[in-house]
Amino acid sequence: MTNQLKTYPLKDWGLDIQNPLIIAGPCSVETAEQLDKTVEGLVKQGVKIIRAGVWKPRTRPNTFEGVGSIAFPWIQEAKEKYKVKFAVEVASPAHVEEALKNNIDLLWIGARSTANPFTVQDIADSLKGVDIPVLIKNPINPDLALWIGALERIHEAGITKIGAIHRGFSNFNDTHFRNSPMWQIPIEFKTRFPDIPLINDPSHICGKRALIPQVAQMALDLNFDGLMIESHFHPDAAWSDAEQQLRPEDLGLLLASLKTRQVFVDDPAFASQLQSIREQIDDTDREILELLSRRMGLVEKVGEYKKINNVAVFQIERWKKVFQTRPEWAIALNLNPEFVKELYKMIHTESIKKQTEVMERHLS
Ligand SMILES: O=C(O)C(=O)C[C@]1(C(=O)O)C=C[C@@H](O)C=C1
Repeated sequence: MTNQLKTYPLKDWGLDIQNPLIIAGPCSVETAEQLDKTVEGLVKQGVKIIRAGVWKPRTRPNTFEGVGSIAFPWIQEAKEKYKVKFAVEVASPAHVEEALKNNIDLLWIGARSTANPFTVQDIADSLKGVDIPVLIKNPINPDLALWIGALERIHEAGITKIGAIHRGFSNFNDTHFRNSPMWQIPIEFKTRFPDIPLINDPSHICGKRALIPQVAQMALDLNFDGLMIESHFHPDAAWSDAEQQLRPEDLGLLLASLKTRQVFVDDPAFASQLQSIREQIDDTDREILELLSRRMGLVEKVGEYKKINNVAVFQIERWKKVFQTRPEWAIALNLNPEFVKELYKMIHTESIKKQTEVMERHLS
């Protein structure tokens, strides 16, 4: 057992787990034939754990919400015929009970459920005394604390084989991805819980087949422990998520094309090169901070003048100019202008804070 949540690493989950862990299967189980054909195809590609949606939380009513419990005999048949394990999403104690009764090997909690602590607690209570791996998807909203809270609730119920699934976050404006990956959130998760397996779900992030390879590779580059990918033997005819499911053959090609990265290599030449570059990064960071400190000193000076002359802290025209020119300068310096915009939003917020302090100084 490792880390502050006392969970088992993937290799001790008692399953035949590949590295990276691959879980693939249909968004929803539809028919016995669809499940059989899909699992047959996936097994040929080396997949050992099948994901299968039995109950589907849909945003709008009167859409397909999963076939429900009639899927279990088909799942059982596929388990026996192809010697695979099955993972199913649960959203209520009734789902947990049904899944356990039907020999499901792994459970996962979906993004909408993770967002609701009452639901997570109900599921956790129903898992007391049970020894089954549970994977917890990030909540639909970008709230790391809520994600961690869900893990803690499941952990407090006595579950020790816990993993997290990064499936991206709901958004209003992102037209590229179905769910924005917001990589900084899983990175922060991994930093805080390095021993909890973290799996990426490129299907729900991308929403479109064509984007999946790029996101899956990014996840492996960031040292994720595995991938959960939707696959259907005939995606265009799928009853749900048709655009993001891959044919088993295409999943096989994708898996073959992905490059897995090592955490580190024990090579003295690499280690010394890395150390030398890291020292240069340290020096550069020190310079960046010295420059930032110089800028803040100037901002404070402006604040003093504003105070003497009774001028407002927030200067919209000047700020517009700063906000327009810095990304332009950034392009010339081969920097991403979007990154520089975000950086300057933070710098400006800090400037305003500093000058407000100057204004309020000696007032009391
Ligand atoms: O130019 C000013 O008036 C400043 O106080 C500097 C500064 C900045 O950080 O660049 C800070 C606050 C203003 O809203 C605009 C610009």
